Amino acid sequence: MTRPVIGVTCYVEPAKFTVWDMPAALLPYMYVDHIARAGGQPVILPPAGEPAALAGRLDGLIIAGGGDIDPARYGAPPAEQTGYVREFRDEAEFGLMEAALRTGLPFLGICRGLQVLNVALGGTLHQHLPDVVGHTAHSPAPGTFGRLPVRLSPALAKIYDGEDLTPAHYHHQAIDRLADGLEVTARSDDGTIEAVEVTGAAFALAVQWHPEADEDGPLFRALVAAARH
Ligand SMILES: NCCCC(=O)O
Repeated sequence: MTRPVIGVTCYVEPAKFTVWDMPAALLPYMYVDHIARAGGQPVILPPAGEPAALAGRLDGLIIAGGGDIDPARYGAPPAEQTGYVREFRDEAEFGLMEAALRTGLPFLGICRGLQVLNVALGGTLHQHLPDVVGHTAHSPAPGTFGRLPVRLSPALAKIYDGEDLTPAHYHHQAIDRLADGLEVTARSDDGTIEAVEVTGAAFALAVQWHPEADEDGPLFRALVAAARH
C-alpha cells in the first residue's frame, strides 16, 4: 500500500553532529519514527523557501514542537520569559497552517503546533504559564518532560481508547484566548487547555503535550489514517 506523505516542520538551530558544529535543520527522530511506524512517509519541511507551496503535494501535516511564536502575531509585547523566537520559522509555519486550513489537509499540531493553530485563527497565548497556574509541572526542568494528567473529550478518548491520559509535557506557554473555530478537547486539572480541534474539520487537531515522546502512537496512526482518505 502506498504510504501517505506526511510533512513535518522542524527547527533550525546551532548544532553539533559528527565532526560538525554549525546551524542545522533539526527534528527529534521520534517524530519521523512515529510517522513511519504508523504507515506514513515522513518528509521534513525546513523553514526555507516556500514550504506552504508544497501543501498540495502532502497528504497530511504536522507542525512540530519548537520555540515561542513572536507575540506580535497575537498583538502582545514580548514578555521577559518569551524565548527562542524564530521569525523565519513563524513565517513558514503560519503559511503552512493557512494552506492546511484552507484545503482541509489532515493536520496534527504538537505543542508549538497547537499554539500556531490558535494564533493563526486569531487566539492569544499565555506567554509564561507558571505565572498563571502557579506551578511548573508543565515544564519542570530544561530538557525534561513532565508527566501531567489530562482529561480527554469523547472524540479524543476514542483515539486514545480512554478518557484519562498522563502524557509528556514540555511547555511554558499555553492558550489564553481560544480562537473562534476551535473546540477544547482536553484540559489538565489546573484548567490549562491541553488539546483542541477545528470545529467541523475532517481531521485538524492539536495537542499541547508531546505524543512523540511515548512509545505508542495513536495520534500518529489517526493522522495517517485520515491522510489515506
Ligand atoms: N511556546 C513554544 C512551545 C513550547 C512552550 O510553550 O514552551
